[in-house]
Amino acid sequence: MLPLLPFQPRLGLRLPSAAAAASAPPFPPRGPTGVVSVVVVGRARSSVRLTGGGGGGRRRGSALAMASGDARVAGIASSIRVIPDFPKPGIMFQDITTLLLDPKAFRDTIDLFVERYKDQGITVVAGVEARGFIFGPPIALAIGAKFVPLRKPKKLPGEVISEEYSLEYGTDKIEMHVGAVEANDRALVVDDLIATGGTLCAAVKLLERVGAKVVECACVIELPELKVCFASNKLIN
Ligand SMILES: O=P(O)(O)OC[C@H]1O[C@H](OP(=O)(O)OP(=O)(O)O)[C@H](O)[C@@H]1O
Ligand SMILES: Nc1ncnc2[nH]cnc12
Repeated sequence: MLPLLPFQPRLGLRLPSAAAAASAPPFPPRGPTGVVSVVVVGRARSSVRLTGGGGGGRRRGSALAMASGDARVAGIASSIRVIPDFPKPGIMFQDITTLLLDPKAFRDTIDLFVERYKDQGITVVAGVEARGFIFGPPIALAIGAKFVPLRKPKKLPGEVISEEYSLEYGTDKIEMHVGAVEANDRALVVDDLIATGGTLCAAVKLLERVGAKVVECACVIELPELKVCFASNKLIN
């Protein structure tokens, strides 16, 4: 096991209080029409806002905490290492490779998502490169959905559609194969972490451009110091 740094608790997964567990959002989530909910393991911040929907008005929602009262969350949280100043000074990097070294934590993470999504009629799990490729495929297999990789530019050999987005530490683009997702698909977007939300916005846009219904975005970690908003799937800060 890689050594864990001494300044835990970590930023990403925050452990639930009994009060937080009691006030956890209902399942399944009911967001305003047009809003794509983001679910994170553990406790989500109230300051995370999802806005959008039809009618032109801005409607507020919240990021949803999944399994905030579940005993497995503590083990998952403690398996994630934080590396300061990576890849740039000032970034507290949430390193999920240590979670992967812990088979129980890894299995518990997958199980929590599978328990949430197994009866949601999801036909495609779209994983965001690179770390969505770790969590997405086992979820897809377990719920009987196809897996579609959303890749960094110039990696996919077939015809693609692409979306640009901003990151906490730069800009990037993701691409998806034309034909991999169809208009009648019900999609789940999977990634390890939501920071600014730019990556998830781009993923949702790609899927909606081909007519898929995005049921939800699922992440393991939410960075508490960054605010996230979707307005008709457009990031606003
Ligand atoms: O919410 P956001 O601000 O968009 O940031 C979150 C994204 O950043 C990280 O990926 P990164 O772009 O570092 O790519 P990598 O997984 O290939 O290293 C992370 O895995 C998410 O995909
Ligand atoms: N702080 C962070 N740790 C890991 N991945 C990230 N992606 C964006 N910000 C990140």
